[in-house]
Amino acid sequence: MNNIAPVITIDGPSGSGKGTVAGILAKRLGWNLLDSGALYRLLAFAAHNHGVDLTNEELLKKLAAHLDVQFIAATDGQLQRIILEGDEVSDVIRTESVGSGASQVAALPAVREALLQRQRAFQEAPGLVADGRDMGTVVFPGAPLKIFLTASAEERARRRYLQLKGKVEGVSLSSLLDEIRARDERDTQRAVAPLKPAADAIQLDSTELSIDQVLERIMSEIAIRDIAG
Ligand SMILES: Nc1ncnc2c1ncn2[C@@H]1O[C@H](COP(=O)(O)OP(=O)(O)OP(=O)(O)O)[C@@H](O)[C@H]1O
Ligand SMILES: Nc1ccn([C@H]2C[C@H](O)[C@@H](COP(=O)(O)O)O2)c(=O)n1
Repeated sequence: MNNIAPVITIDGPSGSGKGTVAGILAKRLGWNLLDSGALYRLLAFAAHNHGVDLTNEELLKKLAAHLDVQFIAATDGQLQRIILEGDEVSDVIRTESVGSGASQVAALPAVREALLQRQRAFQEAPGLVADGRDMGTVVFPGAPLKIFLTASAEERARRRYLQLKGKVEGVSLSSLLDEIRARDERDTQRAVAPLKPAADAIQLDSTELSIDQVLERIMSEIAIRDIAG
């Protein structure tokens, strides 16, 4: 691990666009990418497969410590691939039910502790773009650029609806809005590493901004700080 490698953290609530923006930014800069939410999703998914209850902190801690996972970096023609215990799970971990399970296991202190070093190990040269809920507050508190990306719950539900419509049967805007609100409540109210902006984070409301406009704002912050060579 190279602790000198700079980190850009992008935190925010579900559907604010963190993953999209982090992926494009990492590719543009030629940096590594950490999708920390995927780790919590993988744990919830593995727990389900192994019959581990999502409230069993002791067993979840062990499962988290031994999670057999590989992230295969995106290439020009292919998105990032995630392999869990030998099987590709890139798509199946993206459902709202796995997201809800991820949000439950993420509230357990022993689970967060067990996943901490695994996340920090992504900090390698030439740099890292890390997206999640506590990247700027807990995992990489020394990051030279921290973004807290938000959007109204209605706009986030609308984006998710457009994303899932035609792919997932029976998806409705009102149930997505309810799920987003429930996840926001759990992620912001938990006792350990709750979703909140770091004191030195730049807050960006993307409700009225396109993906390109968000990227433009972040690129200008990178240029001001001269952190990407
Ligand atoms: N500024 C934007 N304007 C319009 N659509 C956007 C914008 N940002 C993201 N989107 C779209 O919104 C959807 C959700 O984005 P994304 O998955 O990046 O959110 P997220 O914050 O990573 O969510 P989660 O935390 O649940 O993984 C995607 O379909 C994405 O293309
Ligand atoms: N750094 C993180 C990342 C994610 N979580 C939890 C909370 C989320 O609801 C859930 C799924 O994340 P997503 O893939 O939707 O970004 O995982 C967290 O607590 N800390």
